[in-house]
Amino acid sequence: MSAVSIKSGFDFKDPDIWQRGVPHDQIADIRRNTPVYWNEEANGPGFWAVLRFEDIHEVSRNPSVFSSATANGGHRIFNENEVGLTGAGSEELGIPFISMDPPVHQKRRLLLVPGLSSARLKEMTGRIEARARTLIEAIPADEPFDWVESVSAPYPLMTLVELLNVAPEDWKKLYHWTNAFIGEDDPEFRASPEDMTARLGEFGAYMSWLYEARRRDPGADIASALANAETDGKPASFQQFVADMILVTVGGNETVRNSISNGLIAFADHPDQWRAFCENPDIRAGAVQEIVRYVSPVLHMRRTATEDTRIGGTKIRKGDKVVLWYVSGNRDETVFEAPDTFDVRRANVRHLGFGTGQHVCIGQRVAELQLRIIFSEMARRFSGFELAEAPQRLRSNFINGLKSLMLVAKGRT
Ligand code: HEM
Repeated sequence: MSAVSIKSGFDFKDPDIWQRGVPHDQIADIRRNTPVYWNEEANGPGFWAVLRFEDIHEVSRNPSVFSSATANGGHRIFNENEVGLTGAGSEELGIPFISMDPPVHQKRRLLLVPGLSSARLKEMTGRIEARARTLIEAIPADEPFDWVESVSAPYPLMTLVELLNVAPEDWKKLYHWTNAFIGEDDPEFRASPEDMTARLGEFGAYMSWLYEARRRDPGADIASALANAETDGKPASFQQFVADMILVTVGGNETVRNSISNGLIAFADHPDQWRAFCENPDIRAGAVQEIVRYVSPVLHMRRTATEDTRIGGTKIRKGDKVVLWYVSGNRDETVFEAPDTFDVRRANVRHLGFGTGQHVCIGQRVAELQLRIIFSEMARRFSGFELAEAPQRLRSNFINGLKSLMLVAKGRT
């Protein structure tokens, strides 16, 4: 292995690092010195941490050399073919399309397109606005309040239940299940193997009901599209349905939730940027891109090399694990001017927060819509934010997450 040794000793996989808060300075230092960095693993073969914007882009657009397939390890930092899709070990799930390569990947991905089309989003916009307004109106001004519980968590899940056409109150169930699915390193979200088995069982029972219901009586929603699809002439199996539903329910809420929470911290830290956002409705679409760039709600995705190759100047061997750290690429100073500056007026922010290439986020438009609406609702009521307590951060190397965010929102006088 032409490995570069861990001179700094930094371990990208260590969830404690991320729980303390993203160490941007340290990452920038490593990116400048070893942009493709060999990361030893205590219980694994090690992986290449890809840190530069352009390298992440190149790897992502080349799925035949850099595979997402479960058979090669999948899209998570752990090996899905050894410990399962959620790392729980014992699950019997199918393979979600995020862990597939072309051509099957594209076929399953396309199933979601009608349910997330611009016509569909246009039709939903008024209801998303109404929900945003109700949630923001319920926040008391000028006193500490937990924004994760009251806004960041329910809001995207309420959109998701509409996209799935299930009962509005079911968002709470999805919240607990998806937290367990992404929370393998956080003792609060993944309390024990038994607890995880119970969560998977509850999710499985709910999905069994949904699968049967949508096969009997299909609609225009995403769950119907996944339950009734055929791939190569064969109907989707229940296992396939469950795996894709895990992907959609995790992808559709953990990400938007943490863009809102971390975006609020960015605005609390930069009152001038909040003023600019409030005073200039025409910059808000761009500001949303800047929030996702600055925050990087998904810290990384993984690929596996299918042949000997190179990334930049670094030799990569067939079978090597390659981890794309969006959180680093989004602060690459060779692409972004003053990358550590939060600037809601930044022009044409072409960032990696939604990934890029073959698997680029299919929920990007609905995510952007929701973020623009919720921050615009906040702008109507609040003149600024102050942190009331240190935020409680998720212990995860995957999601840049907050479990609680006590903020004081200053009411407009
Ligand atoms: C700010 C919000 C969001 C962020 C930061 C985000 C981030 C990402 C990233 C980085 C990927 C790329 C995966 C890869 O290359 O391996 C991805 C894929 C995906 N996202 Fe999102 N996402 C967001 C919102 C959403 C929403 C709202 C949905 C669904 C309603 C969604 C569903 C998906 C799905 C299904 C994929 C897999 C695409 C594929 O494999 O072809 N995401 N997302």
